[in-house]
Amino acid sequence: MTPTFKDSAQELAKVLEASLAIGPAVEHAGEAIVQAILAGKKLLTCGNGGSAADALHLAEELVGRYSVERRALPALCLNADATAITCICNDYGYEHVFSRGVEALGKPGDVLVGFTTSGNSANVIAAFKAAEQRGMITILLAGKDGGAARGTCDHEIIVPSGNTARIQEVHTLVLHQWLEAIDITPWPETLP
Ligand SMILES: O=C(CO)[C@@H](O)[C@H](O)[C@H](O)[C@H](O)COP(=O)(O)O
Ligand SMILES: [Zn+2]
Repeated sequence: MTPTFKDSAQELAKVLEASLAIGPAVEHAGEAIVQAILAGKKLLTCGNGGSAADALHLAEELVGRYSVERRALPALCLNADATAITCICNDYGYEHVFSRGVEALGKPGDVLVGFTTSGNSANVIAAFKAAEQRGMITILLAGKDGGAARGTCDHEIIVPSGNTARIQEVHTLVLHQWLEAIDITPWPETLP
């Protein structure tokens, strides 16, 4: 039977309650993002499907804004460019779609945030591997049991739910929480 809005909202409330346990991991990863950008590094993001939208959302609110006036911050979403995506998939295969972008743009100390609710998207895992090889900081946003990506990143935030939609909804809360920390940071006029 199709769940009602109330069913879904109540399920989300339960997942949010259980997600209080991942609060320290969320804050720790947010601090790593702030410190990396203060040090002149940038953020790369990626994901598939709804998680591609989350990856766009996070990068957009760094380059654009979240809730207060502050300087523009360096972030790029690897699933944003249809021309690069179609070229890489056509010529190398979908598994390489994000790792190729990491190879092109990633520098030591940059941060890669990968969204994969299952933790099993091969292209996100390949991007983490490429990022690790470049000395980047890796942050996994997952759910379920963390999948194959579990244990492979510097920071991992695994939402305690088996429901893809609820996991994505909590991922949105996580990225907004990072933006709260980013917005209160006293950013210098010039970054290194
Ligand atoms: O948005 C949704 C479901 O809410 C879907 O588009 C979902 O993101 C896609 O099936 C993705 O391919 C799932 O990938 P992942 O989260 O397991 O990495
Ligand atoms: Zn969706």
